[in-house]
Amino acid sequence: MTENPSPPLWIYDTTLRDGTQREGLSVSIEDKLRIARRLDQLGIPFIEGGWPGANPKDVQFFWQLQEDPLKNAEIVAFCSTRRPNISVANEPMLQAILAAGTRWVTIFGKSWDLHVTEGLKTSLAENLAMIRDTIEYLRVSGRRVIYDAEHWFDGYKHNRDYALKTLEAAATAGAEWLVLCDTNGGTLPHEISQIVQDVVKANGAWGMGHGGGSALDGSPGLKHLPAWGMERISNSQFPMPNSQSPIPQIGIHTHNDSDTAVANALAAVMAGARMVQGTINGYGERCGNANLCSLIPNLQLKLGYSCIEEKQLSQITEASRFVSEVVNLAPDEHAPFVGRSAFAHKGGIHVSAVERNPLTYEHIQPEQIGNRRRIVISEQAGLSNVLAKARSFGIELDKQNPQARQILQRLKDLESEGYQFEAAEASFELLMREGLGKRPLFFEIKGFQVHCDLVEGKETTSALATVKVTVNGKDILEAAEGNGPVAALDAALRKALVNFYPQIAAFELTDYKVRILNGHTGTAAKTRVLVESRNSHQRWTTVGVSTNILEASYHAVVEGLEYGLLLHSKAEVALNASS
Ligand SMILES: CC(=O)SCCNC(=O)CCNC(=O)[C@H](O)C(C)(C)COP(=O)(O)OP(=O)(O)OC[C@H]1O[C@@H](n2cnc3c(N)ncnc32)[C@H](O)[C@@H]1OP(=O)(O)O
Ligand SMILES: CC(=O)C(=O)O
Repeated sequence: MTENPSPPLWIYDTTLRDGTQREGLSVSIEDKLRIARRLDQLGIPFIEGGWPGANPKDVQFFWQLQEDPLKNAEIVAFCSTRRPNISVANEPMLQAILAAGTRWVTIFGKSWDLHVTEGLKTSLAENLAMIRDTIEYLRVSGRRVIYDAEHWFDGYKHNRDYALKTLEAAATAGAEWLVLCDTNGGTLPHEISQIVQDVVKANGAWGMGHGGGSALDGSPGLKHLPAWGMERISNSQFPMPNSQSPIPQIGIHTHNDSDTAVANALAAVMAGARMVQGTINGYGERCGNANLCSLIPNLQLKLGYSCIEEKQLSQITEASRFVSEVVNLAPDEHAPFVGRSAFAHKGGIHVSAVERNPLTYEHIQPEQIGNRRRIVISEQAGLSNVLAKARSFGIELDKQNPQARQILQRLKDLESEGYQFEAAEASFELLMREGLGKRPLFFEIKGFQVHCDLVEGKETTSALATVKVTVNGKDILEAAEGNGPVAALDAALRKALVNFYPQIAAFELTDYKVRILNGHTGTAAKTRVLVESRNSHQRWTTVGVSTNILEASYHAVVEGLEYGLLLHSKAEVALNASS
């Protein structure tokens, strides 16, 4: 953390616009509203909501926010400049962006001469006029303007002078922010750094935006604006650091095609950019945009910028998971900062050191961003992993206790046979309790049989399982049917046990995963089965391994029921202790 905080930095979220350009991501209006309100709570100052006029959903989204606005954030509508050879007044897209009723609008325009002549099929002069006319029109209409310079870095590399003219056109027309976009995501951090520094210098030299005139093309700038337009602009309450300044500020918008979007945005900030655009979880066109869940912690915790409040920063992990839930994409478990594994320690050497001082293997404190440290148990473990896990299970275990090393050895032996405990911590707790003589005996299985019926021509297979179980010295024989052998076995076991343990009625088998471990040995291959179970408030996973898939499933299912009973008895003990 730096001693003297740097100047303010503005975060601009484009999850609802560029984020939705990701293949496979689609959101309803309700989803967009939920995300916008969550980002508002997170303290993001600018939230780009979409492109009104591009589709009915985005039009309605802005209407709904007019009815029930966000609490703090500025919702921003996005659009392109007017098309070539058409007047701003006749451009329906600009009428739509005005109808969105936002105080701020973002306009993107072309910086790269190739795009002007090949993409837009127009002249370089007309492109400058498109940028200028559009921004002036929006300013006259009372809007504050952010200008996104599309393909800025590629344009700059091919024709620096022309690229700078496009920015100057935007600045002199009244844009308050000039956002440099690495649209194709091909630029590397050292280039970003040099180019942003050059623009910051050129921007200072122009010094004529917001009512000045253009030295390059002699446009009148905003001096001719009607008084009502200027009044609405200056009445805006949004506390922009540069709202009274004649010089627009620089922003950055990066894409992740070179896997450097976050690094590029950081390089731009260090070179003078004061607005950072990105998306939650890095969603975006092709390989995505700069990930705000990494950028904000880096900017705030390492570079000392104040982007959102500390309390809000501690909610960023939850916000990341909320957004992935709403857009229906599985969260990236290995995402930096907010991923489930971001602070998971597996290697014994790491765990041993982290237990002594977390700084040894953690770059920040996970709690600062609302994540948490996890110790993973596997064949890579050392004694420290076992002790840490024991603590998390509520078991006192001392390093000097020879049973601790025996448990570690048993863990390593079983993993070499194909078990995997990192995903099945419930089975590991049972194994540890076994080693310590603390595994309660809820029931004993004396035997089981499963019979499957596959009738030619019939669509479904039916299965019948019988189990013999002893509980408290009493033998029970039960049978149950299911649409497969594992379901039938699970049902028969529950039937046998539920009279003794009514809590079993609330257990549910929620997931069943099978992995063939050494497939090249054909039917002699081992099978690993992971079973996920849950009760009304917890989930747990158990594992079974065997050359017989049914036997592997049986072990995992039985341990699933046993662990559920263990959780219940632990909860009862805790309740009795507190009352
Ligand atoms: C870098 C970015 O991410 S920019 C945002 C990109 N996002 C999107 O494209 C999503 C929303 N887009 C859409 O819904 C549609 O593309 C629309 C409604 C905008 C346009 O649809 P259409 O009129 O059918 O045009 P189409 O999509 O085929 O082509 C884009 C048009 O925009 C023009 N255009 C592209 N950039 C600009 C610009 N900066 N200023 C003005 N016009 C532009 C193209 O030249 C082309 O015009 P043409 O059809 O007259 O040749
Ligand atoms: C504007 C934008 O999204 C881009 O240039 O990437």
